[in-house]
Amino acid sequence: AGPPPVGAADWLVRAHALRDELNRHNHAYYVLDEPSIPDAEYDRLFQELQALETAHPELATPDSPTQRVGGAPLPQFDPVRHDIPMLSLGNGFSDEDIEAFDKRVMDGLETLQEVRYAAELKFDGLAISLRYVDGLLVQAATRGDGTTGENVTANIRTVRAIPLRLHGTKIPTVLDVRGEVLMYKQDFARLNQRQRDAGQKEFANPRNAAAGSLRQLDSRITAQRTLRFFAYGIGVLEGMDMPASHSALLDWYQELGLPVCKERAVVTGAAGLLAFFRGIGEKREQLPYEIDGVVYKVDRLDQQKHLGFVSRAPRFALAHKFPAQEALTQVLEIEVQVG
Ligand SMILES: CC(C)(C)c1nc(N2CCN(c3ncccn3)CC2)c2cc(C(N)=O)c(N)nc2n1
Repeated sequence: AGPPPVGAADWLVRAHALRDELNRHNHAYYVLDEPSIPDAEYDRLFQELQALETAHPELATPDSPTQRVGGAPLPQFDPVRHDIPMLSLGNGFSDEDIEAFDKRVMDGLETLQEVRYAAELKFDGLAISLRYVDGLLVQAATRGDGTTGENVTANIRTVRAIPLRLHGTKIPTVLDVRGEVLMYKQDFARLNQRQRDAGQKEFANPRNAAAGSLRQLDSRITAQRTLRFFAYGIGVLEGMDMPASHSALLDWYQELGLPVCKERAVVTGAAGLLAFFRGIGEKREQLPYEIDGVVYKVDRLDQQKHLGFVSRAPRFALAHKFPAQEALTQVLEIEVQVG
């Protein structure tokens, strides 16, 4: 969004400046976790912009922070076909599973050299795809069955961590960002407290709370749930070359203003994978969100392509799951569902 036209009315200039400043503070708070102004000051600027947009409705551009409060409820969610399917992930549990994965990858690449992997967290949320056209968020869809999902654009606009417009100079014409929408443990506890106070049903876990909040037809309710987002994959990319590796893709995503989790590393061989897994296992309880494992991806994109997919799961990626902790609650949940 370039500067307003020369000689534009001063309320146009003011609205433009407010929009950029509020989006910058929003990015600092929800993407960088470094609040840049006190909430009261943010609210004052927000209200000034809302007043300007009420007086001049054409100012309410799609990337205005005022679009994040949600709008009238939708009758239903429309289906959205993913131009590039959102795949599934194979699972590994034991060290042997991980060693077998690394061996399969080396055999598939016909190499004796250690393979470089991008290792990252496996967030326990729900997968979505964000479509940005010329840097503007135009559509968001759930993963669904991998080929067809639900259009949740109105709800996703209320997620402060998801930029309504991409930053910087290297903006593609079309970009599908794949990532996970999740709820932090603290926000989950606060939500259930509000549910209890309002005599409403509590959510079983942060994943259900995130899914329930995203499946709300009334986006004003979604706007009151603090959802987060971490980018981890890509679908369609037009107007630019694909980065050469997964780690370079995530670096580029950070430049665009997309939230990328800092708990990631590039490691080599099965030993590197297992060391990453153990390191994360030690800090898992302290993380502000729930994870159910880590995800390993062959880092180089040419090697990913060479390996391809088995049915719908990529040969180049594997989820390494932690042993199930709450076996008891899982049994209870099943009984409740059956009963
Ligand atoms: C791009 C690939 C396919 C390699 C990929 N696919 C993922 N998933 C597929 C299966 N998914 C799924 N979801 C519901 C039902 C079946 N499969 C859920 C997303 C990933 C999920 C996470 C995460 N959770 O944090 C992640 N860091 N990286 C992923 N990377």
